[in-house]
Amino acid sequence: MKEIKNICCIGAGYVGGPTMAVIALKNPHIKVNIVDINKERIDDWNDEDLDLLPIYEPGLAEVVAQTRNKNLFFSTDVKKGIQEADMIFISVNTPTKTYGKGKGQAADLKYIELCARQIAEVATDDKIVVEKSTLPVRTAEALKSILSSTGNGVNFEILSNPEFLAEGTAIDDLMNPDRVLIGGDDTPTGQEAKDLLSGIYEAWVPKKQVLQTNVWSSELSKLTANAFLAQRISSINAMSALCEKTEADVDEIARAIGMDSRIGAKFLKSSVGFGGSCFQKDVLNLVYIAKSYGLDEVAEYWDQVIKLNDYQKRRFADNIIKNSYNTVSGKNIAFYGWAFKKETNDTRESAAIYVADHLLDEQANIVVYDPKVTAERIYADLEYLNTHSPEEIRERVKVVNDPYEAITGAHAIAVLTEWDEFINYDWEHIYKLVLKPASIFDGRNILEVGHLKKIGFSIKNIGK
Ligand SMILES: NC(=O)c1ccc[n+]([C@@H]2O[C@H](COP(=O)([O-])OP(=O)(O)OC[C@H]3O[C@@H](n4cnc5c(N)ncnc54)[C@H](O)[C@@H]3O)[C@@H](O)[C@H]2O)c1
Ligand SMILES: O=c1ccn([C@@H]2O[C@H](COP(=O)(O)OP(=O)(O)O[C@H]3O[C@H](CO)[C@@H](O)[C@H](O)[C@H]3O)[C@@H](O)[C@H]2O)c(=O)[nH]1
Repeated sequence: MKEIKNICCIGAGYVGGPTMAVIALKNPHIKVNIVDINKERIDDWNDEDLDLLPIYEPGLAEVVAQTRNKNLFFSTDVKKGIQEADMIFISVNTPTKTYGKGKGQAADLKYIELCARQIAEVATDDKIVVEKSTLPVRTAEALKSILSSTGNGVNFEILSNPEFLAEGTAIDDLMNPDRVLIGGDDTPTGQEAKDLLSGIYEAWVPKKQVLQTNVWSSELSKLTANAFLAQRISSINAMSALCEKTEADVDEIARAIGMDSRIGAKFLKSSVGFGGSCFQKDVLNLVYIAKSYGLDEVAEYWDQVIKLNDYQKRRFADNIIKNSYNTVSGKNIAFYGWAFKKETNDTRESAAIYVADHLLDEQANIVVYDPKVTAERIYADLEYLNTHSPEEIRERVKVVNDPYEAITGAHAIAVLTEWDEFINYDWEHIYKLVLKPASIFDGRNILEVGHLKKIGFSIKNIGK
């Protein structure tokens, strides 16, 4: 069996960066080149100041410090990266299509196709091409067709190796994965490619956790995993609405059902709604795929997961309005948190964006504090929706770097992200700075209700 000495990863994003950094750390004999067309991102990855890496992930800077410019390199030279590599990971973005057929549902595969074309154009010797991006089932077929049409005698073996890391815990998830999934052909060369990739992971992952399947199962397992995870959140969020009508407590319900080992305790935290770059995109993609095979009932089933999530975000904003004497016009609503979850600076599809948009429709003023998200990012997120003019957004939305400044003169405080620091703020001091009656809307159920009520706050939770 040939040995893998050089890996190229196309795409230096939230997946490519951390994943390759860990592969490089655990395989010091392999040279890992991460390439990207985004020069600014590559410059940031190469920045001497590790605080300026383009992605914030606990533990990431330490891994990069140990590997960068030893056996891990970041570059914009995509061609060279491809040429030198024995194995090429494609880890580019696969967002929801915003145009044409499948708009709003299907995954946009133009970046994947571009990568395949570039590999086909540049490669002069046999390569193993690994799908790391999350892709619709049967994408490997399209990749194969592009790669094998070069006629230059180069053989490409295509593997699917979806990534299951969650942001905020990426390094821990990569170091201790529940499983690594590798899909490929059952031909002798397919098996050899699967074993070579398994070998890279087995440098630190126990062999029994490295699972090999056929390529279609691997591609579809990734969409299935995200659909099941998103469905759990929508299920508990559906119950949260019912709890609010019946005096049942959604956290108590989660604890009660989570102790049933068939259900399990994880991923049952009711919230303002799930965000992130993956759940919505991947469930919508699943809906589109099911529809395209004529499986309308299957498509409708999964579509409800998204509909319920939209309902939950809207319900949270509506609750703020309803409990503010039915109007937030001209009122100051302080947002604690903008990221889609704690321990990340990623805001893609964050519930905060949609809650803010709904409150802007009602002419609220919003003051945002998030420990990791920049003002630039927050304005860009709102402008991307195209529902309010950039001028109106800048007039109505203020972003501050101090949590106490955010709430000074606020009519209400809304917790949108579960950052730990929010719990330990000086809430007695905050009480003095906000307008009365002092209202908190905790979209993450993290604050200590008893303590806050004693201070004088009125607090509205999810599902209580
Ligand atoms: N973010 C996550 O937590 C996560 C987890 C598991 C899987 N995924 C999947 O992994 C894939 C990548 O996600 P991400 O969050 O890392 O995306 P990202 O947007 O952070 O990074 C993708 C990078 O690919 C680069 N790129 C695009 N086309 C290119 C090309 N032709 N040549 C070179 N570079 C190119 C972009 O410039 C960008 O820097 C997606 O399919 C996503 O669904 C993401
Ligand atoms: O009980 C829960 C768990 C999560 N969330 C929310 O759900 C969203 C997604 O959270 P999480 O799954 O932890 O983060 P992601 O980084 O989006 O990771 C998901 O998406 C990735 C991209 O595909 C997959 O690799 C991961 O396995 C999958 O967990 C966030 O807004 C969370 O706040 C809840 O509301 N309640």
